[in-house]
Amino acid sequence: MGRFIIETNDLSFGYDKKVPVFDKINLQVEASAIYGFMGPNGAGKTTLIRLLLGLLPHETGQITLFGKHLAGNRIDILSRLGCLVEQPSLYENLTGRDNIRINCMVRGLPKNKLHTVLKMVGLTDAADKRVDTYSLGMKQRLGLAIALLPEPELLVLDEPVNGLDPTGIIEIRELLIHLNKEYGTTIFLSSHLLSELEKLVTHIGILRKGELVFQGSAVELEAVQRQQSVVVVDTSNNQECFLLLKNDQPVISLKADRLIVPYRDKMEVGELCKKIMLAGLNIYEVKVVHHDLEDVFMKLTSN
Ligand SMILES: Nc1ncnc2c1ncn2[C@@H]1O[C@H](COP(=O)(O)OP(=O)(O)OP(=O)(O)O)[C@@H](O)[C@H]1O
Repeated sequence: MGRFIIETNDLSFGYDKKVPVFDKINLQVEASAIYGFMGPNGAGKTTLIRLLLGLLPHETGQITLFGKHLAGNRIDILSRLGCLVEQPSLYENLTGRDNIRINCMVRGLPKNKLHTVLKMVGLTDAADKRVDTYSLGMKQRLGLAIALLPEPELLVLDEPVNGLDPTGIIEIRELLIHLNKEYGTTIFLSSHLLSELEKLVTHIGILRKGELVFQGSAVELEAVQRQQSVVVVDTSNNQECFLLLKNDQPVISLKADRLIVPYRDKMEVGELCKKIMLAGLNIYEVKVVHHDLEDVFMKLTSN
């Protein structure tokens, strides 16, 4: 198997052939990564997850999981992954333990994993309570316990924290980090909110209208974030200052009577101030504005 657990090559798909949901997507998910697949509502996240699980037929491009083409190896591939697409389907009138037992029976898996998966998701104490008394977070954890039964190398989760309160989000986040660290499980999960996953993911793919507008490590996304930081300057004569700096700073702009200069590092801010003062202008305000990852995400996903 190569470097990637999930790989797509020029994958295109449309429910209606005239309206593609994606056009030539090249997804690359490294082994042991926690890959956050993000995009606004309707961007195509669920559709791509359904394609990865072989739940939708694709006509152009290739999907490779564990180094094998999905077409022709679906059963083998699916036996190595656990998935949770939207809400888990649970028998609400039965206990958590019985839900897991039934899943073991239906899928022909040994029942000896029952205690282990309950422990992994922190539901041992609530195992004998009916599922309709569970919180949304507990139901989600039970869904994960079921997904973990075959000891998957890869977990594919569609919006696993959608609708959860902050405590539920933290619980799921900690559980996924634990699974990744302790068992090396590769995790591919989708979300429409970067803020929910920022603290969890090692890699990020951002989808906008069926196009992958960013794919890379969290560190690479932070570099994009840094590139978008600016220095806002107010002086005794901003028009004159604009003309003074224009040659050195071709992308300088004058907005709402403030000068906006791209931020590179603090040394450059010092040089900028020196130049303005040497020209005999007074500096009233210098402010470095950093955008957070959510701003970068909004920028990448907006028109
Ligand atoms: N079964 C379907 N038949 C036709 N069009 C569909 C179907 N399912 C989704 N679509 C369309 O495909 C596009 C992508 O939808 P998809 O559900 O994959 O997006 P998403 O990113 O998962 O959105 P959300 O965050 O709202 O779940 C949307 O325009 C949607 O209307």
